Amino acid sequence: MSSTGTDGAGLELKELEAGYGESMILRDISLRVKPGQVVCLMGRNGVGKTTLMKTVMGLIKPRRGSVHYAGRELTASPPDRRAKAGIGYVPQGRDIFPQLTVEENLLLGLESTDSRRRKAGIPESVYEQFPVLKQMLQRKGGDLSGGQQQQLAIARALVSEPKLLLLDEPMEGIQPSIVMEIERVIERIKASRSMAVLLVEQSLTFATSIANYYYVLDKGTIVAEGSSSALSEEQVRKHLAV
Ligand SMILES: Nc1ncnc2c1ncn2[C@@H]1O[C@H](COP(=O)(O)OP(=O)(O)OP(=O)(O)O)[C@@H](O)[C@H]1O
Repeated sequence: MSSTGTDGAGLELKELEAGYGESMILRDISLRVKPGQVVCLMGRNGVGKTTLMKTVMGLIKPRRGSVHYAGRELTASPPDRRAKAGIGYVPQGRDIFPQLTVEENLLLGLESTDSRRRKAGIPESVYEQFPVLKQMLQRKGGDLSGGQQQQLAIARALVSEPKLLLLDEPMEGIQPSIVMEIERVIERIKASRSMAVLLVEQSLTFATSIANYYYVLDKGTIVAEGSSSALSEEQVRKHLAV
């Protein structure tokens, strides 16, 4: 199997199958995210994008196939081990704690890290990315606007300084000015070359302007992939239009 072996860098999924109970959702998924790359996962509603993100994070156990990250096999590893290996996850739907303050929400991002990082506290770089949060540290998460909650959810994942960030539809349901702010954050992450990003995003503009590479999912399998600059309107019509 040396021809399908991992080269030790980035994320590599091989022939992954996963689902819920009896229902198989993902079939034969092979995908890579190289260090420093922004990779966009596209597809219509319900095709399995969130299921794929959860499988990468270890929230769903695959029935077949493998997950490697940074040269280590993580297929059977629980989510906390994956977090320690450098994978950060921002689930769909701004999953913050509304009753906790912004600062308490951010501190939760340190829970899955080692003691050295916990002692160091919230890195200043997080506030540089999201200055609005610094002004709101004592506010309850639930009192923030939708866009601010999304920024908090991303900031919480960045607190542990992951090397791979999984973002599930971060632009969904937020106003255009905040969409631009989140796009700028992803652009800065890309420019820093210190972190890779795998994100679920439907916007063709985003996929072609920021992402390096795209995958299109349909009914649980990858039906198209390529360099983002080559993503055409025709492919979008074929695979993504409702
Ligand atoms: N917890 C669950 N138990 C059983 N089936 C589920 C569960 N979560 C999702 N599914 C099913 O798995 C399939 C894929 O769902 P998934 O959320 O991964 O799709 P998606 O591409 O992320 O869609 P969306 O863009 O709407 O979030 C759907 O048919 C969905 O009904």
